[in-house]
Parts: sequence; C-alpha cells; structure tokens
Amino acid sequence: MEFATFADRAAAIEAEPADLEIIVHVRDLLEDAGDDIETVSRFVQGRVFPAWQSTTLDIGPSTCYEAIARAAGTNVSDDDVEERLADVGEIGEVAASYEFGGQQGLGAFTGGDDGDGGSGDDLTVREVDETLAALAAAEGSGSQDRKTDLLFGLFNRCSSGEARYLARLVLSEMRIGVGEGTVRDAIGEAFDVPAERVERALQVSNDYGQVARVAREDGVNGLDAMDLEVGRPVQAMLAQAGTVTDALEEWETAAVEWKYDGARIQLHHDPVARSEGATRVFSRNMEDVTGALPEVVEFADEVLEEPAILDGEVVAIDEDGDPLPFQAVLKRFRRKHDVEKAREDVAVRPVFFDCLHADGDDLLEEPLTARHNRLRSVLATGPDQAPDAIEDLSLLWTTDDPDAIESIDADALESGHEGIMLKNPDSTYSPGRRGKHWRKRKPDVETLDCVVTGAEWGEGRRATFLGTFELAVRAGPGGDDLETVGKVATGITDEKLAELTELLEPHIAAEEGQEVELEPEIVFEVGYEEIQSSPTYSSGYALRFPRFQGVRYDKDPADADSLERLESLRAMQ
Ligand SMILES: Nc1ncnc2c1ncn2[C@@H]1O[C@H](COP(=O)(O)OP(=O)(O)OP(=O)(O)O)[C@@H](O)[C@H]1O
Repeated sequence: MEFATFADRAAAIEAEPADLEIIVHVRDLLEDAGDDIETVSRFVQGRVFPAWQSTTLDIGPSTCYEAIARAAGTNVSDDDVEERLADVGEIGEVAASYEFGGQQGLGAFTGGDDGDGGSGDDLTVREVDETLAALAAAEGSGSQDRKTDLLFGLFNRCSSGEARYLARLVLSEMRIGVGEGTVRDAIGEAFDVPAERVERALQVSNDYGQVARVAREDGVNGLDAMDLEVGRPVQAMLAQAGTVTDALEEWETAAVEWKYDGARIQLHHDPVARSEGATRVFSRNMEDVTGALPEVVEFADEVLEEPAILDGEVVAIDEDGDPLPFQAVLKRFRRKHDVEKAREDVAVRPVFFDCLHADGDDLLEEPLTARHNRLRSVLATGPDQAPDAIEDLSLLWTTDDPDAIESIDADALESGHEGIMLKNPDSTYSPGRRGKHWRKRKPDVETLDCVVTGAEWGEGRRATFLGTFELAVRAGPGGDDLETVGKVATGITDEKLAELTELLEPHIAAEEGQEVELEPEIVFEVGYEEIQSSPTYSSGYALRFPRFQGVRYDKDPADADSLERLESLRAMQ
C-alpha cells in the first residue's frame, strides 16, 4: 500500500465523528491493505511496533523537528518548526504546512515533483515500516545522526498529507480516534470473525497485526489456535477500588491476598527452549526489565523447572527480608547501569500471585483458584510443601467471613505490606482489564482522630516495639470519658514502630503479659471502611478495617473525635 493511500484514509477517519463509521473506514483499510496488513493495523492505531515488543524509536521530539526542518529546505530551521508548533499546537499540522522534497543529503531520495510536494517516487507503507525499524535499531556512537538522517529521508519524500501522519506516528501522537476496540471490531467485520474470538487472540498475542493477518488467512480456527508464547508479554490484569462489603455481597466468598507494595512484573521462563536467556522479566507496560532484576532471574533458574508465565510483584527488602516502602524498588526497577552496585544498596525479591501458563497449558480461561493451585505447584520445590513454606508465593485465603478478612488485613499491615487485594475466586484472567474481579481496598474517605488507650508488645524481632493499638473516642457528659472503638495494627516499618514506641512508652500505666494500658495522651488519625455496632468494644461500635494514618501531634485527647461524631458518621454510611 502506498503511504499516501494510508494517509488519505487516516485523514478520512480523523474527519469522521461517528464511532461506527470509523469502524467501517478501518475495516475497508484492512481489506485493502494486502501484504501490509500487519503494519497498517498498527499504524492506524499510531503504533510503530507490536505492543509486546520492547522496541522503541528512541528519538526525542527535537530529532523529528530537525528532520522536518532539513526536509523543508535551507530556509527552515529547527526553531521555525518549534515556533510553528507553538502556534498551531500539533506536530501533524506543522509537518503538513511545509513543502518537502528535493533536499539532498544522506538518506534523501530525489525524483520529479508529483505536484503535491514530495519528490515523486512514491513512499510505501512498507518503506516507512522498514525505515522506522532501521531507525530503532541504530545504536552506538553516531546513532542519533543516523536516526535524523533516516527520518529526514522519509520526510523528504512526503507530500503534505503524508507528512502529517508520519510526524504523528513518529511522535506517538496519531490521535485519529482509532482505539484498540475499533481495530478489534474492524478485524471482525473485515474477515467475518466474531469480535470475542478476535479479542481472545489479541489477549494471547498482544499483536494486532498478527491477529488481523491470521483472521484474514485462517479465520476463526486460526484465531482459536493462537496461544500464549513464553517470552512474549501479556497485558496485566488490573484492579479497581472496592470494599470488602461489596466484594462479599457480589461473590459470597472472596479470595484474599496481601497487597505487596512494589512494582508489577511478569516473568517468562522457558528452561528447555533457551538455555541462555531462558528468563525474561517485563514491567506492567511490557517493557523488558530483565537486566535490572538479577534476583528474579536467579530465582527462576533455581526454582522453575517447566516453561511458565507468572504474574507478580517485585518488592524491595531490608537485611531481614522485610519489605521496604515502594520508593526503594524504584531505585532498582528499569536500571540499566551499575545494577550490581544498586543491588548492594537495595535488594529485591519477587512474589507471585498468578500463573498464566505452565508447561504447555494456557491458563487464562481457568478460574483464579485453579490458577493459584497451579502457581503453587510451579513454585514448590518439594512434594507436599505447605503453601506458607513456599518462598515467593503470595498466599491466598478463600473466605466468606468479614472478620477473617479483617485479620488478614491486619496481618498484612503488621508485616509491612500495603493491605489486601480482594479477588473473585471464579474469575478468569482478563489481560489489560481493570475489571471488577480484582479489587484493591478503597482509600478511606473519612478519618477519625482517636485516643490511644492501650497497646500490645510485638513478638519475635518486634518484641521491643509496641503495636496493635487500642483506640477510643470521647464520650459522656462534657466528653470526659473514653469508650473504645477498635484496635489498629500500624502496618508500618520498624523505624516507624520504634518512633511510636518511644512516643508511647512514657505513658504506660499498667502491663500484663503483652498487654499494655496507656494513659490517654496521644491521638492517632485512623481511617476505616465502615462503622458497625459491636459488643466487643465499650462504645458499642467497632471500626471495620481500621488503618493508621498518622499521629496527630497537634491534638490533645480533649480534641479527639466524640462518640456523637462516630454515630453521625455511621448514620451517613
Ligand atoms: N496479591 C496481589 N494481587 C494483585 N496485584 C497485587 C498484589 N499485590 C500487589 N499488587 C499490585 O497492586 C496493583 C494493583 O493495585 P493498584 O491499582 O493500587 O496499582 P497501581 O499501579 O498503583 O494503580 P493503578 O493500577 O490504579 O494504576 C497491581 O498492579 C500489582 O502491581
């Protein structure tokens, strides 16, 4: 297909306001794309490379401006391009405003004028694709010059209509109203295959071009035969915010896991097919981050014996193996240089919560609990190993009991994690979806300022720290009494626990075993999911899923919240 044809079609799509009509345009484009169907399926979405490829053009806007300026003639400078851009606000419009062609130099192609700018030898979609691939591959010294030369060579052969879409494509600013759903539906219509089968094929392959070609050449059977490929990343399933109450109402039982505060990773391991580079690790955006995370590669080499695709989180840890806050993992993630040195400063470990593929079986369609069982056997290093003895496995509890969930949440926070994830135990894995089957606990909207009236000494390594703090609100005439409303596990680092211990220890009034009674001096700000009536605490209410937000150093117990406020907040629930 000539690039001019593609540009004309893109212009028609851009001018079309109706979504359904856009699908018709894209359908026609795919039908007419011939051998270029893979490239056209990507270009129309503004993608140069398939989504699963980590390849990028690696050029900044200035390279593009320079290429445009050079192709526009000696009178035009990079600054002119930038000035026009500041005026019109969109690079396609700027590129289309110049007349290109006939500029000499490395990468330039010359020919007669075709009457619409450009040099007359028609640029094809394939040439654009091949040139951009060469541009992406350029590396080492002089590579930026080579990239500019290649891009200049393309612009120099563009008519103004072509230049508009070339510039946008190169700068990832296509924006003609064609999203992933549009291409999915257009593939379905063009080749008479059901959209949901196209969708499944897209989920496993992450490659619109390949799916379009297979749909055209082999129809539904071809699409259904497409499988996950170890080494080719899949889009991550995402979570919505939600509450425990909603989750239990909808699913009756919920699968509950700790929510780890790190960075999402997808691990691909194929010990058989590739002994070298058997492991690849991808970020949530499907970027290849293998080089930055040697611990994950070492883990895979040691533990995994079968080909697998695992979904998980990489967490930064301290010397004792306890989790560090999210910021610490950022020092490691995506690092390209001095990885060993960075590793000495901050260690990381993977935790896996899902299994998409194991030993030749694609598991996307399996229910969560089955996938988790498979994950467990993939990660187990011996027969009948208890789940909590399996390192790197995120434990999963299935329950319909809100109290059990509350104690999992408290344990998660106590162990320094972010909280919990709630998942529908029967749900399949939907790549790229922010569906309602995975819920992260909603941030608390309201908070209460509570007086700390008690605490418990920790256990083991935390035996010298106070934790699990008892909370109370003001009550009675004049607000001089205190009535308890719950206990909060702080879910914070050892450092923070040490600070709180130092703050509260002087106020210990009595001790019995691990239990500590405190003089009412300190006020905590606490979030919660719900207030419910409860015989457990003296106020007659309990905070559901209380969360420590911070110490109110600016408040005395007399300024803490009252039972009255608690009751009015409850009435508003
Ligand atoms: N057990 C777990 N199961 C699923 N995801 C988990 C788990 N533990 C930690 N996570 C992480 O939590 C993320 C979902 O939470 P959240 O939505 O807050 O992530 P985010 O990337 O900060 O925000 P968003 O997804 O809303 O952009 C997952 O993408 C994953 O990285």
